[in-house]
Amino acid sequence: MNIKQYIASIPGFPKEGIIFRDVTPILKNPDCMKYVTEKLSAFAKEVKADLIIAPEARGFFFGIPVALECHVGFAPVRKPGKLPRKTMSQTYQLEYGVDELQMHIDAIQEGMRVVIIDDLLATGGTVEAMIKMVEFKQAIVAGIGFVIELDDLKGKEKFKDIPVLSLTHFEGE
Ligand SMILES: O=P(O)(O)OC[C@H]1O[C@H](OP(=O)(O)OP(=O)(O)O)[C@H](O)[C@@H]1O
Ligand SMILES: Nc1ncnc2[nH]cnc12
Repeated sequence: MNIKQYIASIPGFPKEGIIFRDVTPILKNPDCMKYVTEKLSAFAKEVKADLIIAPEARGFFFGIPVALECHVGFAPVRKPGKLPRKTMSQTYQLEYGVDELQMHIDAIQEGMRVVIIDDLLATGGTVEAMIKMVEFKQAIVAGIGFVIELDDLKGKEKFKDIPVLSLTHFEGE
């Protein structure tokens, strides 16, 4: 399956100079969604995941079906102030300024093999923050799976020693 035909490219969104890669056409097509879920799940099974984590909002689209398919748990990674119980936090660099992600402190147990799933890898800042939270809990990032990787931004260089699967690649932002 050529999943690129199910990714819409929108120049100038959300600002000038960005080509936004929109995965909502994948969600609309059950065959493509099944294909993406199976590919990412096969990878997560291969690296022996026992927990899937994904960041809001677009990471949830793919992280939850992958966790179901692998028959392992799922834990959400959220923007600050959204999770009701005790959390851990990690700040990360944006193009301009910083942002923060949070997880419930008890979402990850020591020694777990955690797989991170997200729709898209750009600079890698989001994933880097998630890696820090996994490692804070003395768990292992067993692998990282993306639907899309933006090659020119070289985000993958931020996590050289971890197995990465990207189902499709784009050049240019
Ligand atoms: O590799 P990075 O440079 O960190 O960028 C990638 C992240 O950016 C997007 O999420 P965004 O923060 O826009 O949130 P959203 O999913 O709620 O739209 C995307 O879904 C990734 O999570
Ligand atoms: N070009 C892009 N398209 C969609 N989401 C993004 N997140 C960061 N860069 C993006």
